[in-house]
Amino acid sequence: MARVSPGESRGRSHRHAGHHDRVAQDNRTPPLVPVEEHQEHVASLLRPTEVTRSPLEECAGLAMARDLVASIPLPPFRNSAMDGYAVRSVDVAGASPDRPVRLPVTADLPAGAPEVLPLAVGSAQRIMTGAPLPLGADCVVPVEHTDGGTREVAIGLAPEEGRHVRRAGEDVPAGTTVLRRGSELGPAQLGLASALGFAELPVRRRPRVVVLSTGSELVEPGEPLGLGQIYESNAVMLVTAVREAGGHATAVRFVPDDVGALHEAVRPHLADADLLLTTGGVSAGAYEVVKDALAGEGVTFTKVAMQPGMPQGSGRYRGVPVVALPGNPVSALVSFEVFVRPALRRAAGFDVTDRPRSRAVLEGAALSSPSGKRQYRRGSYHLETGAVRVVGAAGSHLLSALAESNCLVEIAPEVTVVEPDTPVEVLLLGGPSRTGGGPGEN
Ligand SMILES: Nc1nc2c(c(=O)[nH]1)N[C@H]1C(S)=C(S)[C@@H](COP(=O)(O)OP(=O)(O)OC[C@H]3O[C@@H](n4cnc5c(N)ncnc54)[C@H](O)[C@@H]3O)O[C@H]1N2
Ligand code: MOO
Repeated sequence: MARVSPGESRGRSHRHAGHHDRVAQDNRTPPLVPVEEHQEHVASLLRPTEVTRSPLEECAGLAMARDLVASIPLPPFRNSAMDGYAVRSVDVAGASPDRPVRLPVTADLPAGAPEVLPLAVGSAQRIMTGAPLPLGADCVVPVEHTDGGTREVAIGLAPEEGRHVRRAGEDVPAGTTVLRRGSELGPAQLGLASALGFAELPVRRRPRVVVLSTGSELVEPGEPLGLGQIYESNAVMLVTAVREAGGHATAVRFVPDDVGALHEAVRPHLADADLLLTTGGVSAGAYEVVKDALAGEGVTFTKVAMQPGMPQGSGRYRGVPVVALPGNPVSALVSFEVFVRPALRRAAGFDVTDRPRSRAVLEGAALSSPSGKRQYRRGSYHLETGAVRVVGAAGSHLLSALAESNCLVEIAPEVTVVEPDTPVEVLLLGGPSRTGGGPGEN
C-alpha cells in the first residue's frame, strides 16, 4: 500500500506506474490499459478540422487557424481622450482656476470630423473624445476645467504636452501579430479584430460530434417513469460538454439495446460526423449494445486503469472515429474530460487542450483509492486558500456530487490512501465556485 502523507509529492507516482506500463489485475483478466495510452489512442483518431473564413459574429469560441497581423495602427490616428479643447500647451502655460487663459475657439471637432484644420497659434478648437487632433495641438484641456465657451474659452488648467492625447499606434503598431494561431476567440479578441477592420477571420470549423445515448431503460424527462426506468441524462450532459469544448453536437437519444437499431440510428450521421460519441452498453453484461454492434466493426473495447470510467471503446466505424463511453453518468462525463475533451479541442484547433491543473491541499477525511487505477474524485476547490474538499462518494452513479463540484481530484494508480493536509493534483473544471470561508468551510 502506498500512502501519501503531508509533505510528500505526488510527482513520484509517475515513477511507479510508467507511461505505458500495463497494470495487471489478476491471472484471468487482461491487464488494464494505462490512462495515457487510451488518451493517445483517442487523440490519434481525430484530425484537425478544415480552415474556413467566418464572419466575426460567428467566431466566438472558435480557434484561430492562422496568425492575424494588423494592417493598420490602432488608434489609426492621433485623437482626443477627452471632451474639451485642443490647444498648444505653451499657449495655456500658467493658466489656473483663478487666472484662466482666454483663447478664441476656431473650430468644433466631433468624433468623425471629416476635415480638421491646423490649430492657429494662440487659439483653441473644441474637440470631442475620439476626434482627430488638429495639427499643432499637443494637448487637450477637459471641458470641466473651462467655462465651456464656443466662441471664446476660459481655460483654468495648464496641462503638460501630450495630456489626454491618444497617439496613433500606441495600442497596436501596424504589422503587429495580434492573435496567434490556436488561440481561442472570445469577446475581447473579436473586438480587437473588428477594431482592426477584419470582417471575417480564418478559423477552424467546429468538429461535429454525434452523441448517442443507448439503453432501453431510458425515458424522456417530462414523461412518466415506468418500473425499472430512469430519466435519460447523458445526452444533454455530453452535448453541453461538447459545445463547451468547442464542438458542434447533435444528440441521438433513446437508442434501445438492439444492435440493428443502433446501426439504423447511426447511419444518417456517418457522412458528416467527425466523431461518434456513445454512452452505455460497453461493459460485461448480456445486453451491451454498443459493444455488440461495433466490436467487429473496427472499434475495440478495453478496460482502462481508471475509476470511474474503466470500460471504454475506441476506433473507427465505417471510417468515422468512435469513442464509446460507459453509461454511468459520472463515468461518462469524467471519461469525456479525460479522453474526449483534449482530443476534441486539438481537432478544433486550440493550442490549449487541457484543463488548468493546480496543486491543492486535501481537507476533510482521508481518501482511499483502488490500487492500480487512477482515481478521479469530484472536488470543491477553494481558489483563495488552495484547499480542496472531496464532494460525495466514489460511486459513478452519484450525479449530484458532480453537479456540486468544480474540479476533479486526481489520485495516481499506486496511491491507495491520501491523508488530509496532503498535496493533491486537481483539474479545474469551472462550475460552482466556493467563496468566502477558509479550509473546512463552504
Ligand atoms: N460484471 C461487470 N459489470 C460491470 C462492470 C464490469 O467490469 N463487470 N463495469 C462496471 C462499470 S465500472 C461501469 S462504468 C458500467 C458501464 O456500463 P455500460 O457502459 O455498459 O453502461 P450501461 O450498463 O448501459 O449503464 C450503466 C448505468 O448507467 C445508466 N445509464 C446508461 N445510460 C444512461 C443515460 N443516457 N442516462 C442516464 N443513465 C444512464 C444505466 O441505467 C445504468 O445504471 O458497468 C459496470 N458493470
Ligand atoms: O468505471 Mo465505472 O466507470 O466505475 O463506474
